[in-house]
Amino acid sequence: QQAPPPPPAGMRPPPPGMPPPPGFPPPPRGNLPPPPPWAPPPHSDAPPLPAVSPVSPSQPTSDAPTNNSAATPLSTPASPASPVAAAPAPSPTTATETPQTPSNANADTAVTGPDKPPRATSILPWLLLLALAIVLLAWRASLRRSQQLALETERLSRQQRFLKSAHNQLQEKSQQLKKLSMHDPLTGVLNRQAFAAELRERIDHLSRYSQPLNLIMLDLDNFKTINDRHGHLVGDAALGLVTGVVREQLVSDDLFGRFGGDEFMIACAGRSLEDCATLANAIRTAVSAQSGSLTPPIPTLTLSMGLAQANANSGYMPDELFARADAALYAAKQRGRNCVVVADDGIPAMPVMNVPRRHL
Ligand SMILES: Nc1nc2c(ncn2[C@@H]2O[C@H](COP(=O)(O)OP(=O)(O)OP(=O)(O)O)[C@@H](O)[C@H]2O)c(=O)[nH]1
Repeated sequence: QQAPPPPPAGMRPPPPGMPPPPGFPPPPRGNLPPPPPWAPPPHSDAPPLPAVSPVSPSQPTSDAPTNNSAATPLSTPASPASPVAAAPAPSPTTATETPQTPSNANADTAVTGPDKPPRATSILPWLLLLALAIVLLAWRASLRRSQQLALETERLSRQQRFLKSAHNQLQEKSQQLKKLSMHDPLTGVLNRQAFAAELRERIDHLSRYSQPLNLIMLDLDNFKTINDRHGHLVGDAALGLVTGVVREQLVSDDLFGRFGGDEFMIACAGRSLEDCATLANAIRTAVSAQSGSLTPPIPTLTLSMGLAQANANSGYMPDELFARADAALYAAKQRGRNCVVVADDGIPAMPVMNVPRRHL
């Protein structure tokens, strides 16, 4: 920085706020900030006034030249009214350094000077930075929370899919178990309990409309002999053949079940007794005709059947219907097997008396 010109000989720097005397060199503006817009324009005939020193007015300034030679020339101006005026004038060396200090002194006084506006413009950027940092932190926290929520949603979605799949599998297993519990494992037809439950429901429903329901009891003839002669596997095959033939003859609304051993039951709703007797005979004939298809062929494979009907006259009691059909079956056996007997008022009395009654 270029050294300011020395004051003329015999002249001292002006006190603060006082214009320098004519001929006094203006203080350099080297590092001084440009004057604020509100600052009055400098007089053309006087140098700009230096800023007020941060040194308190009450602070003695007599020793200022030795302690702070940089601020001395501006903060401790010699004044005739001040005791400082008695102080010796600064040496030429001090005077030479004096012009270098106003820049720092002015910078300090710009901050705390009572007659200067506050440095709002220098605080504003920091406030903006602080606000920006707060916004960034909030945004980052929000982003992190969003990511956590997305992960949680994905985890719950996976669990939901897993539970839905498990639920479907359980439902499937439940259906399989229900089917197993209702059907005969060998032939696949309804077992006795399922058939009886369904028969009771149908009888109850048909009784409201006075509609008939026919029940056929069928039994393989001399099945024990077939088993003994050909083995139980062949006997099983014979049971399968009978089951297939019956299924072919039935309509979808008919019920078919295995009572146990070599005994089966068929329930037909909405048909006359005669139609059902025709159906039973068709089944019997078909089994005889197909018995040669077994391995080995079993030409002795025949069926005996008993048929009974529940209607408005006979009443709609499942056990009584079953007993009459069973008695008719017994009568068919008594008549030489391989035949169908229809229960009527005369038939049930005798077989039921001789055969222990079985119930659905
Ligand atoms: N192969 C096989 N045999 C069975 C099964 N269930 C029962 N049986 C046999 O079926 C036979 C049934 O014989 P019964 O009904 O008592 O008499 P039947 O020999 O058929 O003589 P009738 O009925 O008087 O014509 C028995 O020998 C049982 O062991 C089965 O699931 N498979």
